[in-house]
Amino acid sequence: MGLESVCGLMLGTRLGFLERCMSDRAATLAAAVKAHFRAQRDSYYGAPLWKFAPTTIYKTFVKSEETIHTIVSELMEEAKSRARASANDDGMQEIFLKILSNPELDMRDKKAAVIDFITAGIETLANSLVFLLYLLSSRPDWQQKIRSELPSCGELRIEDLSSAPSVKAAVNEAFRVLPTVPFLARLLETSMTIEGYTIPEGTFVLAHTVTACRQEENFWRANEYLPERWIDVREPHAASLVAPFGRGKRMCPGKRFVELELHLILAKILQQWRVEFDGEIDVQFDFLLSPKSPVSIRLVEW
Ligand code: HEM
Repeated sequence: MGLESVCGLMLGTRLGFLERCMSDRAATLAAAVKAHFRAQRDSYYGAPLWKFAPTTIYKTFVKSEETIHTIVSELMEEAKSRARASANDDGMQEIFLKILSNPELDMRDKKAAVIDFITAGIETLANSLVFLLYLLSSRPDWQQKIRSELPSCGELRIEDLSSAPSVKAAVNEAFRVLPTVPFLARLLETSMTIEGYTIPEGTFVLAHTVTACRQEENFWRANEYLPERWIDVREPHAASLVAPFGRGKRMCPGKRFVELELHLILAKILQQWRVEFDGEIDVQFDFLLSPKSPVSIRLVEW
């Protein structure tokens, strides 16, 4: 789903990745993105031998990067031909065209930008939706509340959600408890001192926001999934620690698209079905937080 929607956003068209049988190309791209994130995890956290010799991690990183580059290049070429053949019928294509027509970038940079957008949006979106539905399965009362705020039938539009604050609360709370990006990464441009520890300039720092979000000093009943905290605030409530899309000038450019998409998907699901899941999900750190194995969530008609 992440792949389909992000390609729709970037390339301005549906590519059929949600068909019952995923095409080989979609499966290869999704697998390469996963391998790429894992190789990043192992190169950040393991001994940095790859700096001295082409280790297995390094080779996996290069191979997955090449696969992603080849497939996204093909998709871009196809999208370009389509764009030439027909005037586009919606605004989505603008992003792709804007990047391609920027005279200040050479073709390699343009490709890299589109590739970055597509790879950054695939796993993140899919994991976030799975975590959201999983967490909500433990709160049938909140699902009922969301349903009661929605029109009972008809095609839902984003405007309908202005009178459904519990949708936003459910999503915010899922990002607090189980964000797919559990930290923010920065290379320090200047040295800084925090609580007596000096971190020199040039240090690569990972700020684990998820850890801060799970501390009782920062949130009331910090380890529980309680969407109500976003409607009736109970102290402590350090809302600024919830930064699933990062902060500042490197903040995720997909934020608004993703929020809109998650809010709408959740509302559309709960308009028709309640969400059930047995047991607990196993989460692993693939650089992103991801479900360890495929997750079967049940949608049961109300
Ligand atoms: C639930 C889905 C997503 C989450 C949680 C997420 C989260 C993030 C985070 C935390 C960052 C780093 C921000 C920082 O360091 O301050 C980031 C960067 C980025 N994201 Fe997302 N993202 C998501 C989906 C997307 C989508 C759909 C796209 C593309 C349409 C996208 C494109 C990017 C790009 C290009 C960057 C790099 C920005 C830069 O370095 O300047 N992301 N994202």
